[in-house]
Amino acid sequence: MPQIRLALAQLNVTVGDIAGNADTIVRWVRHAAEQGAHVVAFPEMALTGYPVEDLALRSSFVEASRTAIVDLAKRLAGEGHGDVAVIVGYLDKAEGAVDRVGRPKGSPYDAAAVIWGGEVVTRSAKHHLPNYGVFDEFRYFVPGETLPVVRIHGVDIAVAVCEDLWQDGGPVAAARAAGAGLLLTINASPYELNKDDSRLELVTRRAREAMCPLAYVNLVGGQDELVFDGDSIVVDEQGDVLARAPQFSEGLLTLDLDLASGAHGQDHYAGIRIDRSVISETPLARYAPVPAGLAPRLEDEAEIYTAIVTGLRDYVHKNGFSSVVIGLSGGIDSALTAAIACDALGAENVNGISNPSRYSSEHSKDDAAELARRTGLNYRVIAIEPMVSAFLGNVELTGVAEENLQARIRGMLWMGVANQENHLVLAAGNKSELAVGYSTMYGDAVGAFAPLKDVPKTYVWRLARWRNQVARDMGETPPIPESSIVKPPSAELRPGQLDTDSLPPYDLLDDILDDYVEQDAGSGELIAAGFEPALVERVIRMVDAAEYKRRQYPPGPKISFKAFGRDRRLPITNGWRETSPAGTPPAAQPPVPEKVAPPGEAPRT
Ligand SMILES: Nc1ncnc2c1ncn2[C@@H]1O[C@H](COP(=O)(O)OP(=O)(O)OC[C@H]2O[C@@H]([n+]3cccc(C(=O)O)c3)[C@H](O)[C@@H]2O)[C@@H](O)[C@H]1O
Ligand SMILES: Nc1ncnc2c1ncn2[C@@H]1O[C@H](COP(=O)(O)OP(=O)(O)OP(=O)(O)O)[C@@H](O)[C@H]1O
Ligand SMILES: NC(=O)CC[C@H](N)C(=O)O
Repeated sequence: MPQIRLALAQLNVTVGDIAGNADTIVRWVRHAAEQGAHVVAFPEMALTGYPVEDLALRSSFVEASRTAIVDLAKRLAGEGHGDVAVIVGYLDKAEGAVDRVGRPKGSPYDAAAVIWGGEVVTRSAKHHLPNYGVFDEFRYFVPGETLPVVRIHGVDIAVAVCEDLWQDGGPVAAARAAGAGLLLTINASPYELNKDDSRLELVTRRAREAMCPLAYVNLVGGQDELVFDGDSIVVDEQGDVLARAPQFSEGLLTLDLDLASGAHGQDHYAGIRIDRSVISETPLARYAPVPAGLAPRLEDEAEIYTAIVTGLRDYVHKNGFSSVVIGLSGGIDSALTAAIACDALGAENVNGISNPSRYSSEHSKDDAAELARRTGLNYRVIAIEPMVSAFLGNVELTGVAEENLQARIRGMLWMGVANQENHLVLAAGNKSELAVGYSTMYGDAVGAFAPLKDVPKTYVWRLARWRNQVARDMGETPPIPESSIVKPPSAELRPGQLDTDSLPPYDLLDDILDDYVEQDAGSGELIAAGFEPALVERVIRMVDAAEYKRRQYPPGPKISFKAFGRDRRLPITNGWRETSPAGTPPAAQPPVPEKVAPPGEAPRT
């Protein structure tokens, strides 16, 4: 059987930075060539970054990507790597009349190029376009209709792109019909909890269907609300794992494969044309294989924590910043956010500000200072009382408006410091609070990035305990003071305030939210699941009424199946009331605004 040394380049690129990404690709090809790789594969859209969103609709960007792939081929050959076959994802456009979804010629392609000998040997495009969850690919791309099969050192390698694996039929079945010796898939598959398990199950099943080994290479790194976890895998034709890359870190997964010799199979399969090309017919002389790596899996808490650290670090760095500001209340949310920020950016780049008010307890101030001491972050105290008094001396605010004023003055202070000292502000809110609108607009909801945005409150405690345990296991000081973990949560906006004055206990709240938000269950289903009808109604009312706050909340990393943001899109102005057990809306209509007469006109009666 012919042998091939394959390197999967699990790399972190930046959306839009085509020149920088091309440099990164060249660096990794050099590295792979040093390891003796014959084939190097890069993830989906490695040249442009993923997802490029509406950049795909800009012809200047599409053309830049098309030019860059040709330049990359020349540059690699110029550096002496023309004999390495390089597979790269990039953005291209449809040339022919492929327009089966009714879009004009020249529409964008989520493309794959095979580069060799200074040339782009073959180009193809993703066949199945995901259009659910965070994906909007029908907005951007037209589907590809070919499956490239390239003969390299006597082996037929078929190339497919990400979603091509997730949907039945199409490229996987076509690879089998074509008699491919290896199915190589290039991916940009964002992280969510348990995705690694579904991915493994998927590649196992698809390798068996394709009847050949399958290699899967994925991006790593953060891009706005998405985090890519890598987890590149190679399985044999039975689906048994041969090699697996570590989660969340850049690197090459290099291994030697014994693959079936190229044989002529079908040239068409179910509307997909098999596009064959030959780089080299002759198998390589046999050589001693290198051992393949099998990285251990992270436990759930480690996975989520690392995803958030990665998402935060890349958001800050890729946007040209190096440091952040966080309001430290002594509570668990800001403490965990600060610990994450220290791990992501280094404590020297984290600025914690304690803003005590007249209602702040001694333990809040002590716990904030203790957190700073343990982590080594930069700490300062700015009391807000003089500003609150000055404000109230000029505008009369009472009740919740007065309470929220404290949060708003804090938010303004953090933004002021960030603006002055060139930091980004981190919002410390978690998914449970965001769900029910338990935060102050333009107060604690200000910020550039919200690391805990997709973490339910019950999981905030779990992550905090887990992070402290990791420190203990390593003989280090746990970053989060124990009292921040065990104290009852309070916004401290009025004397003795507790979150449970306004909200159900968090374990109960998170259970309901899991059904309502993640599973899209209606009130009837929630009540049938055993939740008390009045509580279901109350929680649903809070969640629905807070849509406007979520739309204005900073971005944060997706770690769950359904994160707020692109994953869950609901109208803000919304007359649907999900309150009756049967799931039918009650007769009551949304409030009709009072008629206001235009200036100068008497009200009509
Ligand atoms: N559909 C809509 N579209 C756009 N804006 C809309 C709106 N509906 C109301 N609004 C505006 O929003 C205002 C209400 O929002 P906002 O001013 O934020 O205030 P609000 O939601 O009334 O109060 C904030 C709540 O969050 C709690 N809190 C605050 C701070 C921290 C924490 C914590 O524990 O972390 C909790 C606080 O105790 C209070 O219960 C309305 O007065 C109105 O101006
Ligand atoms: N005294 C304070 N000094 C600085 N920041 C504060 C202070 N109080 C609140 N904050 C900020 O506002 C956010 C909202 O916190 P709040 O205490 O109102 O409720 P919380 O959701 O329980 O958060 P935490 O667990 O961090 O206390 C905090 O995470 C923190 O960033
Ligand atoms: N880029 C893609 O096509 C990703 C879609 C795929 N279902 C995934 O999440 O991995």
